Amino acid sequence: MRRYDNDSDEDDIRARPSRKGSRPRTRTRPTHEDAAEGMVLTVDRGRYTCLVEAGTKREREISAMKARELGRKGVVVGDRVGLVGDLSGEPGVLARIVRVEERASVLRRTADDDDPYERIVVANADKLAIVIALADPEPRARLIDRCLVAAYDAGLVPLLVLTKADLAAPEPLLDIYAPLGVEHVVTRRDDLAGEGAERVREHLRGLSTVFIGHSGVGKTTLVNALVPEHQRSTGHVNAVTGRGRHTTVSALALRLPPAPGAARGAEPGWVIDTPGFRSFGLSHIEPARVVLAFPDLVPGTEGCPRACSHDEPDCALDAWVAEGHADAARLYSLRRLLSTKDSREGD
Ligand SMILES: Nc1nc2c(ncn2[C@@H]2O[C@H](COP(=O)(O)OP(=O)(O)OP(=O)(O)O)[C@@H](O)[C@H]2O)c(=O)[nH]1
Ligand SMILES: [Zn+2]
Repeated sequence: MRRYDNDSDEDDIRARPSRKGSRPRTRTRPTHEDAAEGMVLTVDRGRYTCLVEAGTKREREISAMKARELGRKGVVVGDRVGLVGDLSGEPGVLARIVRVEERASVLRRTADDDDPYERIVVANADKLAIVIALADPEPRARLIDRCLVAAYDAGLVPLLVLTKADLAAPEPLLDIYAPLGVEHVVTRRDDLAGEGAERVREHLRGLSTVFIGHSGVGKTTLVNALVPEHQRSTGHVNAVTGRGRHTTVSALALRLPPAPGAARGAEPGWVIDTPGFRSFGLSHIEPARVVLAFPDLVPGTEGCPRACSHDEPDCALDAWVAEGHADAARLYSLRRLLSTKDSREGD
């Protein structure tokens, strides 16, 4: 399985952060105040495709490289960047990225649980769409749990997209996730050509959503239905790289078509496809961040020992639940999620 391939530069890799260092860092620079704003749509071997003047008549994609002054700082899909140089987007022309704006969120993955390195995969996403087939391949709850933990840790809202509803019913799976209150949508291929796609888009409007899913779950079928071909990148960037878009293994941001009846200029939302990126190593996950997705349990952690794993004898959450402040099923779900950190992928 191709789990290590990723188009990130070396400098997207950094050592596991200390507790303090794990929050998004400010990357604003005072220089280049005249730089144009752009958003990184995809990365291909050091060439960044950026959208500039978004939402205007002059909106266009341009190709850029990282300015030397950025040093080893990583630039990833979803980053808001400052661009200087030739911004025409003409074939053969390269602009320069001189600045990376502070990130509202970062989705990281480690290559594996015991790999000390992590990479930022996507910046500034709002949501994580976890694409799961109801059958063929069979859904695996541990895998879903891993993705949920990664979403909660990154501060992204998880969305379960359950595909292939023509093959199996969603209820048994949904029952497992009911205590978590996870947003979900059920799809089937035949329906995606019609109203099905719009039902999924309703969960994505105005947001930036990262799609992940294992091979064969129907992610490509889904993304193609959500983003019609004419919404996709045009070919001029490839004139610079000399390579087709399909060779890219970096994440790729695709804009949704406008919502029916939407106001002009309203942001329709972004689908961020992640080829070759199937699951998460969880070595960088912090229980304290995951608990934030359980606001009903957060006050109960006040009596916890420092750096509580929330799954140890001194954890104050048992008493909190026993006193009736929260539902035991919620604590059970939290602990199930946190325990995926210690399990191997695919359990
Ligand atoms: N029965 C059924 N089959 C589906 C559905 N959606 C997709 N498929 C089929 O499942 C297979 C895998 O779909 P893809 O869209 O290629 O899946 P993927 O997740 O992109 O897989 P990779 O291309 O390996 O990454 C294809 O044969 C699809 O036609 C569905 O709703 N029902
Ligand atoms: Zn605790």
